[in-house]
Amino acid sequence: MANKTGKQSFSGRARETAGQIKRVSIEGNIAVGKSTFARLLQSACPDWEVMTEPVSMWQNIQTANSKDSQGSPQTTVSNLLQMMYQDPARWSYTFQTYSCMSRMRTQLQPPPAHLLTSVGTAVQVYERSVYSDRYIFALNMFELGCISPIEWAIYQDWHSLLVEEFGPRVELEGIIYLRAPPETCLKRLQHRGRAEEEGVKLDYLEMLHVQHERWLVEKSTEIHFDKLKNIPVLELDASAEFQSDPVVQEQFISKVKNFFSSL
Ligand SMILES: Nc1ncnc2c1ncn2[C@@H]1O[C@H](COP(=O)(O)OP(=O)(O)OP(=O)(O)O)[C@@H](O)[C@H]1O
Ligand SMILES: Nc1nc(=O)c2ncn([C@H]3C[C@H](O)[C@@H](CO)O3)c2[nH]1
Repeated sequence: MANKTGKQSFSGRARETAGQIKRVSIEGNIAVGKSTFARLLQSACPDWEVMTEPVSMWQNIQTANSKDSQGSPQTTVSNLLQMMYQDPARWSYTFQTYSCMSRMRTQLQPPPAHLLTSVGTAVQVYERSVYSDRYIFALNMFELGCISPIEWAIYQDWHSLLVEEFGPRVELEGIIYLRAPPETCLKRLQHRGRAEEEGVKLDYLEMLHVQHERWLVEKSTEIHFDKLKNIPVLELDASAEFQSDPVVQEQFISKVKNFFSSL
């Protein structure tokens, strides 16, 4: 599993532009098990390449803000994820600009060389996407009042511009929705114990759950990109023990294989 840049041969580029490499995102609530599921997919098939969510980038932003007594620049490391959780009204818009930019970068990376020559269904799998950035998190922060109406208007304006300009390069062919009750996600979140998430409460996970349901199940979220409106969604019951139960793992992999073949 990697976040890496691959070199392309001419035939690789041809294969990519011919749409033979499918692109799918894994979506779901915080701590539902996306990274765990992504590792499972990565180990299940060499034709699938998983790109992880760039959380460590959000936790380690280098800023050069002053000079020491010798005149050398002093760098500080800022944790934007922590800042966003501690003061969402101040930092949510900044967070969404950076999270969306980093997701855009991930989705724009060319496929690794080995996918270009694979004989099976080659798939690039992303942990979340530029679409959940907007239709789950940024929208939720706007509805919570942590992103102001003007920030929301600006976010949507540049988001639409970038997605339209990059066009097919950031499109997806499918979405896997890992679905579990918010209570299950809270238990997993607490068990994982990521320091920045200490203050996350059930009501926040409930709101994010509702956003996922509106977008991926009820389809009542207003979507601004034609291809995304009709995108196939594979829903998996993530309350099942897929982390360690080989039977559940096999069932999941089989459903995913069928889904990928259908795209
Ligand atoms: N099916 C499962 N059953 C029980 N525990 C699980 C399951 N899947 C994941 N976990 C545990 O739940 C915690 C969160 O899992 P993971 O980090 O994969 O979630 P995530 O969806 O990637 O989180 P985030 O939204 O923060 O990116 C971890 O401690 C993991 O071991
Ligand atoms: N506000 C906000 N906007 C996003 O686009 C976003 N994407 C992920 N996250 C939070 C969830 C996990 O704590 C942690 C890792 O997924 O980061 C986000 N938070």
